[in-house]
Amino acid sequence: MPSRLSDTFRAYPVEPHHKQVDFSSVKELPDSYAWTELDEYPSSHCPSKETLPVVDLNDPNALKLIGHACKSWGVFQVTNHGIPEELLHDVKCAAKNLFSLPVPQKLKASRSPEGISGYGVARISTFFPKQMWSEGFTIMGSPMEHARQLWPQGYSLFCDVIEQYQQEMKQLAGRLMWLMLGSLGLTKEDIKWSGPKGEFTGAVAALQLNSYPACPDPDRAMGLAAHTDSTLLTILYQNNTSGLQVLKEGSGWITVPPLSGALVVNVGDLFHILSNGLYPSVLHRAMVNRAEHRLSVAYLYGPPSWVQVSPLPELIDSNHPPLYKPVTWSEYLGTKAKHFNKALSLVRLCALVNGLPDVSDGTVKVR
Ligand SMILES: C=C1C[C@]23C[C@@]1(O)CC[C@H]2[C@@]12CCC[C@@](C)(C(=O)O1)[C@H]2[C@@H]3C(=O)O
Ligand SMILES: O=C(O)CCC(=O)C(=O)O
Ligand SMILES: [Fe+2]
Repeated sequence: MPSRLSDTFRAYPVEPHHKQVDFSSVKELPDSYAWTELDEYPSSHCPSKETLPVVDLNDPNALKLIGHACKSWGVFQVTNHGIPEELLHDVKCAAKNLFSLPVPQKLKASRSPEGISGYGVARISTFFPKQMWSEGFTIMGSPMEHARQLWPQGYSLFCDVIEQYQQEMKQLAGRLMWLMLGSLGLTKEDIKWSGPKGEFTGAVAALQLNSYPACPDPDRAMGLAAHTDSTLLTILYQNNTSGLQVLKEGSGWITVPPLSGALVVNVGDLFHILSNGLYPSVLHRAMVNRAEHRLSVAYLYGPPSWVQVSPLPELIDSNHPPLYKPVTWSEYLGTKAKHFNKALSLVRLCALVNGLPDVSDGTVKVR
């Protein structure tokens, strides 16, 4: 098994089986973008019944509220998170500038089939028979190489904003990690790889800029198909535009209401493993709309490449056996690249439930 993320992507190349379209010139939804059976789980039209938790990070009860949100939703929004409004505005403008470039220019910075960074369709698109109404730009590490291809003369503004955003997000992600771990009763001593100051210095992250152009037939199109993130956690800026939906058991798809200045935090698959299944990784998707172009920026946060993520020993006892095998982020991404939504069940150990083997494969059907 490859040990670094770059080796994983080389081992599982993604060859998109279609040409990038110029969305602005499409007046009618092409059949290749028309999704059927979008309503396998109904969308909830009653926002008052199920409201996604919003946690003010200055609230003295934040830890408890986060614990509750992670357990019952696997996702929550945060306010008072400390990311300057101006930086959110700048990153939005940087993404807007990028996606407004002509298609041939964007293609100069294409993600190679074996690569992590660059312009292209979502990695998961190969698992679906229909195409998604979106384009993306992934950045791992420095954005310089690809930014130079996009703007040979003026790449430094883009790079400065992205680098500043990566720095701020890294700090916020570390803070959220401690809140989420703290809500499980865990402390700095329990997470060896968090480093001497508990700053998670070796953590690895990818930044994903997503663009969802206005769509002539939004009810039949899909922006980003249902998935869970392979991360510990993901911090999403959805720029005040609705489109993100999360699946809530018993309630169907729930739209995450855009809250000015708030950020969405998803529990990822690796945190689900760490918590021994206590915190579910949230199944989510992005819908598109007829009138507005939507942009989102996801910060996908994971452990250093050498770390084997496994259920934390503090959460294990004779009544709570470990549910997952140890796995590195790189190995997990490889499993996800091959098996997509079955990845979690493939690293799951067969547990004894009430003395009987648990035969459920734990997967959720996604389209
Ligand atoms: C580290 C990563 C997680 C991710 C694949 C990636 O290499 C960088 C892009 C990430 C992303 C963003 C959009 C949704 C997603 C499922 C995808 O196709 O690419 C996630 C991947 C993931 O979390 O598995
Ligand atoms: O655009 C969104 O709201 C969702 C994006 C997302 O899920 C991702 O980038 O992983
Ligand atoms: Fe996601």
